[in-house]
Amino acid sequence: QPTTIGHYLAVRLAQAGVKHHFVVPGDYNLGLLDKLQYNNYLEEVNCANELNCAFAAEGYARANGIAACVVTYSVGAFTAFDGIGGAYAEDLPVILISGSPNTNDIGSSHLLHHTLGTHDFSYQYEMAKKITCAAVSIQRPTEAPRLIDYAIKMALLKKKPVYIEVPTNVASQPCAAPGPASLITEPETSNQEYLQMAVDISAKIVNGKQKPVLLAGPKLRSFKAESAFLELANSLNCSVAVMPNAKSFFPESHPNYAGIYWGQASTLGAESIINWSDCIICAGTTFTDYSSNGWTSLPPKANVLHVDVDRVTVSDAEFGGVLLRDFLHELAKKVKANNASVVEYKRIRPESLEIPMENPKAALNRKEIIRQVQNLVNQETTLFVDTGDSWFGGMRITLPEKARFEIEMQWGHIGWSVPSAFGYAIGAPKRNVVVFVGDGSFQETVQEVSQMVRLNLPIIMFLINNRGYTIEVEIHDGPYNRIKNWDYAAIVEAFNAGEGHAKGFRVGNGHELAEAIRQAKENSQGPTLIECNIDQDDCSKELINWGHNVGAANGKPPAKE
Ligand SMILES: C/C(NCc1cnc(C)nc1N)=C(/S)[C@H](O)COP(=O)(O)OP(=O)(O)O
Ligand SMILES: [Mg+2]
Repeated sequence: QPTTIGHYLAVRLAQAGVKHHFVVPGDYNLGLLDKLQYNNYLEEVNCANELNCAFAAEGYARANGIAACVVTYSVGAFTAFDGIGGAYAEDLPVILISGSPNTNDIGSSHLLHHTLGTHDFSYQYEMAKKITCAAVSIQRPTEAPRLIDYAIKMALLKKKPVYIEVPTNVASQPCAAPGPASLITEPETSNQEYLQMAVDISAKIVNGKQKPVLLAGPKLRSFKAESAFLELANSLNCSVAVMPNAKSFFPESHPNYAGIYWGQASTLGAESIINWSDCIICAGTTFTDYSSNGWTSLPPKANVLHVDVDRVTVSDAEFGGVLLRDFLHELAKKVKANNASVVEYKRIRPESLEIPMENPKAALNRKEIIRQVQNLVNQETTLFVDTGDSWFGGMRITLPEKARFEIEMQWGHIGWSVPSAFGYAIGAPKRNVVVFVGDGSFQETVQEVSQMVRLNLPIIMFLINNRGYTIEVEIHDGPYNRIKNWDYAAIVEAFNAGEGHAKGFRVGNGHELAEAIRQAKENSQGPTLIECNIDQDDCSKELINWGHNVGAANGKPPAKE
């Protein structure tokens, strides 16, 4: 039976796997929100602002594989764009839906609110094209099915955000009924001929090497290649290192796990085994200034076999149309076991340094926080680490089987972790969500703690209060890196407003921290924020080294004219 465009969109979102949509209402999208709500496919989740709305959707996509957020024109979409840029950078398919002016106003003499005060209403759609893999604007209702299907299909195929603009008078227009889900969920397949060629050539090379190893990259998760990577690790039986933004994408409990490869911030001797190898299979890896520790840790090119999301580069050949998970799965069948790197690793693996327990009454320090959080982490834990020394602290947490780790190293937006963890918790209600977030980061997106209160989400946040922007201090210091201190524990209480179950603690030593964690574990009805006060100079040496390397890279003078 005929339906409406809003209902069509709701069905397609549900068919794509969206169960919740994150929203900030505005008069350009209210009719659409009614339609999205008027069905039992989707549950509406309100956010305090559009940046957090987009980041909540990004976090939901980390848990659920796809997400949607709905905002109003310009004043909503513009800040959502910041979170959408992050979703693009992190390969997360977030569907950004924005209301927009009535189609009759386009080309008319009308000037409208929430616009630049001109007659041009196309600027938002033009901007959206730059930060999505597909952008559509439904100016003619009859085009809605085609445009909606195209955008959602692209999000699923490319694992990138898309943009759907819905003028305020379009959502309630009649529309053909949506077709089968397969029209939008058809997965991409590898070119079989090139796949076999790539696998045969690569297997010959790998089997001819003395000491191959594997390096896991951040794209393994979005492109659903973690299990194929594990298959290859098991059949090759070599050492496996992971990039810092691929932590937990290979189980750290696996006997062949060899740590995080991140230059001097590497763990467990990973850098030594990568440098020792004569064949590094880089699966879904990207090397940026941040993830290569300021260009100081790049695997020797001559030894690299690079497997990207849809192509394989090996010696001087490039095989396009070969999907990451297919290649890894097929290669696993063709390689011979070669545990030379495992034998070598046993020789070079550094002693795992147990962090000694601090005197419980001594002033709290970074290491004691890591030691106690280590004891909190279990198989159901997902640990979020925000941009800051939290990255380096989080890298030192050893993850038990099935524990997950979430980082935003490509976009690197401070404050991302609070709304992203909120959205993730909606998408993965059975996970124990734990957040490491710095004081500076927390100040960017604190509002979404109130939504955690509203939805009774037992997220535990360790707020590392070192009185300022310590990463920036190490990259390049100045008065601008000092920030106004807040009473963080009190803010969280304020979000309760007499009815919530949030708890806030300010801790200054190991004893107080242990007590706060004990209470946090008991608080199943709401978020718990533990403000950990540490000395502003108490940061990891890895951060200091990393900060100097990145600072040097930033400061490189322009090439000679
Ligand atoms: C200001 C900035 N980066 C610049 C920046 C500025 N604005 C946005 C949105 N994202 C960014 N990364 C960064 S890393 C601060 O040191 C973060 O401070 P905090 O959260 O307190 O963590 P640390 O103290 O451990 O560094
Ligand atoms: Mg700080």
